[in-house]
Amino acid sequence: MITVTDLRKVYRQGDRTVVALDGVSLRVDAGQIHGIIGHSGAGKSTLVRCLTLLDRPTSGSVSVNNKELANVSDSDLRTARRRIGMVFQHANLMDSRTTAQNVAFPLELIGTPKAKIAPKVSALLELVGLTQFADAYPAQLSGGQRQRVGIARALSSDPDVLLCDEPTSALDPKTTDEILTLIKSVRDRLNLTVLIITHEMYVVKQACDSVSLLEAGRIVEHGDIAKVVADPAGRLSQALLPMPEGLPAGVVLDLLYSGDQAADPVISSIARTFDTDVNVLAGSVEQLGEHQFAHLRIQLPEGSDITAITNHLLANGVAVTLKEAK
Ligand SMILES: Nc1ncnc2c1ncn2[C@@H]1O[C@H](COP(=O)(O)OP(=O)(O)OP(=O)(O)O)[C@@H](O)[C@H]1O
Repeated sequence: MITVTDLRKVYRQGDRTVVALDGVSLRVDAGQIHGIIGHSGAGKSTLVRCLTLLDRPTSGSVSVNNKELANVSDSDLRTARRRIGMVFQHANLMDSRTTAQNVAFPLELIGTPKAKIAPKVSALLELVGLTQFADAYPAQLSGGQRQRVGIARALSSDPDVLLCDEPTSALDPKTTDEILTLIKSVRDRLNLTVLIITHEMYVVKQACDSVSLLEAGRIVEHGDIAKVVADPAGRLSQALLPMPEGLPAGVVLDLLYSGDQAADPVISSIARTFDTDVNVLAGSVEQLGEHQFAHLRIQLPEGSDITAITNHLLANGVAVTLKEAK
């Protein structure tokens, strides 16, 4: 479990101050994958640096399994850092070391006896599916394989938390899926708490149980995927289940529904109950985590009884937004 409480980081540049983190709080339980999504300049890198203790927060606290990290003394920093394993955008491997030697490096640094390093490294390479590449050098590996080495190396110190900073931003779509699948599988096998910092909504869709939207150093929306998606006015919901820009004339409604209702014939129910035509303009059905969501944009004839139709849909668990052309 990782708990971040009221984290602030203020940089001073001459007489100018930059508030990079403005009271960030979050809690991620063991076994959960939490996405932190934000645009450039939102404070993602600063958050990573404060969580990994590369930078001291101005105030606030970070704890892993109820052990405070942010205020440890300099002499205890190295031990404290081991509780959070770090995966980078570019795996940052040492070119002169083989796969096995890269994974062994953090263990060597902390003085692990040689006899213990070899079995540990081979178990980690098996975990990430790289056993047959143990003796390969980074230049002989694909981007995805290098990222697998990076994940194995991050796990070598038996961390409680895996902090992944843009882990797939440099990868193609297929390799992105493979790395996200790997992160989910190591989470399952090791019951890790995982934080993924990303600017890609796709990563949140594919891998995360919960998400926070970081903007100008603040978390402006957060929650389980099912909760944030269910709020059609929310920015995360709109980004996770986007609708096309621009609206045609007429009565246009966006419908959002989840779970069991996703299989229900919502459209035919409107057509039957109100004896009306329903034109489907756009829509998607997505599996997000354990839940299925449908987002539909429909057009109804001019003069339709919007209030009655909306009430009918709401009574059936469908969130309705009346869209008006701007
Ligand atoms: N060392 C620093 N000194 C002064 N200001 C800084 C420093 N590091 C970051 N900032 C400022 O803090 C804010 C957040 O920056 P940060 O790099 O954390 O954002 P980010 O979300 O990681 O962006 P990107 O995705 O582009 O890396 C920005 O306004 C940035 O200019």
